Amino acid sequence: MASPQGSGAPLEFGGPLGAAALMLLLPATMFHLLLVARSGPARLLGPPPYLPGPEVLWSPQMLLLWFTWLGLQAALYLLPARKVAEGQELKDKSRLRYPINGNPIYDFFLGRELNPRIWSFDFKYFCELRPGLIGWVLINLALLMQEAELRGSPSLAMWLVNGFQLLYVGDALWHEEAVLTTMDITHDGFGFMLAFGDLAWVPFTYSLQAQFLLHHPQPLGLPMASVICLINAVGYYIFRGANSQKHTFRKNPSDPRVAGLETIPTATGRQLLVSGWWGVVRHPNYLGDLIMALAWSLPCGVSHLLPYFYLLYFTSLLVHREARDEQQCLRKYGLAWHEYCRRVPYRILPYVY
Ligand SMILES: NC(=O)C1=CN([C@@H]2O[C@H](COP(=O)(O)OP(=O)(O)OC[C@H]3O[C@@H](n4cnc5c(N)ncnc54)[C@H](OP(=O)(O)O)[C@@H]3O)[C@@H](O)[C@H]2O)C=CC1
Ligand SMILES: CC(C)CCC[C@@H](C)[C@H]1CC=C2C3=C(CC[C@@]21C)[C@@]1(C)CC[C@H](O)C[C@@H]1CC3
Repeated sequence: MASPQGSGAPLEFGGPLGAAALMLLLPATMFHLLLVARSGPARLLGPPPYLPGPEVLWSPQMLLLWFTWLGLQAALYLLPARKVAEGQELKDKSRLRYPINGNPIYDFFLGRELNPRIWSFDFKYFCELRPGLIGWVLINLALLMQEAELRGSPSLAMWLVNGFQLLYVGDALWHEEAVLTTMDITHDGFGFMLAFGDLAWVPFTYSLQAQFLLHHPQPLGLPMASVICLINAVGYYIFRGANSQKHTFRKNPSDPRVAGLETIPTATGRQLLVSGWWGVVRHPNYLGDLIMALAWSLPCGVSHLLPYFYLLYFTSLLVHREARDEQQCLRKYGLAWHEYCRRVPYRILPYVY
């Protein structure tokens, strides 16, 4: 196990100050969103309607349920009947480094250990996909059933939100191996950001649209629903096409599906795709993901900003993530990366950004 960053690496997320602010802001934001989603006015920017007392926040049954959920997921994760995939070569291939006197707040936020494991149980990989993502889908389903109980049947808007997000989570689980090449696994430590992000932020704020719809039913006609389905399909097509193209290329550059694509050689021996999806913008998968995020909010209508929170948060997350990835690629590929940026000047949205 190694520290995710060497002691001389530049600090990210605004260093310890930024990390401390995020650790206060993120849980507060999550509670705020949950409280306003069930209030009448549902104002994203207004104050929460009430502050629940500790008796509402603390329940031994809930804690038990939470640990049972984690335990169940851990048991399934440990089942022997699973595919064993080889991960990317990590930064720690050479020597283990343990910076003493690190920055405690920053380290707590980003995590000191890159891949904490007990035997073959990898905490980060386990948390990244299973409890939070599947939990998100289950919360959505529970909200759909509650709506059916409340109003006789689930609304069309609720069906769409459930369907779209189920597709997204199903896709992530189906392409589970692809998570091994994400910066979360190869670069970031397992600290507050990923533990809180995976286990709390994803299930509770990613299900915000369904929570909103339960308390604020929205009329949605078939023509509008069809347009929204089309937007989600376009987003998914770009997201999956771009991710699969890169994955296939990284696994086997002479695979017939990618062999005809134009590439730039790099000093590391690896190549960069410069045509196909990766020749349109430098992060076509983010573009597809953002288009889907829009489609998840549209069924909630345009009367409130709250259901668009995910789109706003996700845009800033991906812009920041893209900048971090850019720095890492520049360090890895040097001049070849400059050449790629020259050939493909836009990052996420063609002709805009
Ligand atoms: N819903 C959510 O909350 C989130 C979703 N996501 C989604 O997860 C997916 C994975 O995203 P993420 O981990 O950020 O990174 P990416 O899958 O975009 O991978 C970035 C890496 O791809 C490689 N690469 C970049 N350009 C090229 C090129 N032209 N040719 C070949 N390889 C290239 C580089 O690594 P190398 O060269 O070493 O292979 C680079 O570091 C995305 O679809 C994203 O939208 C991400 C974050 C949050
Ligand atoms: C709490 C903070 C504001 C940020 C936390 C970020 C995490 C929630 C995300 C960091 C990268 C993620 C990825 C996914 C889910 C969200 C987190 C954990 C996916 C698993 C979503 C499905 C995609 O197909 C793959 C994604 C990889 C990155």
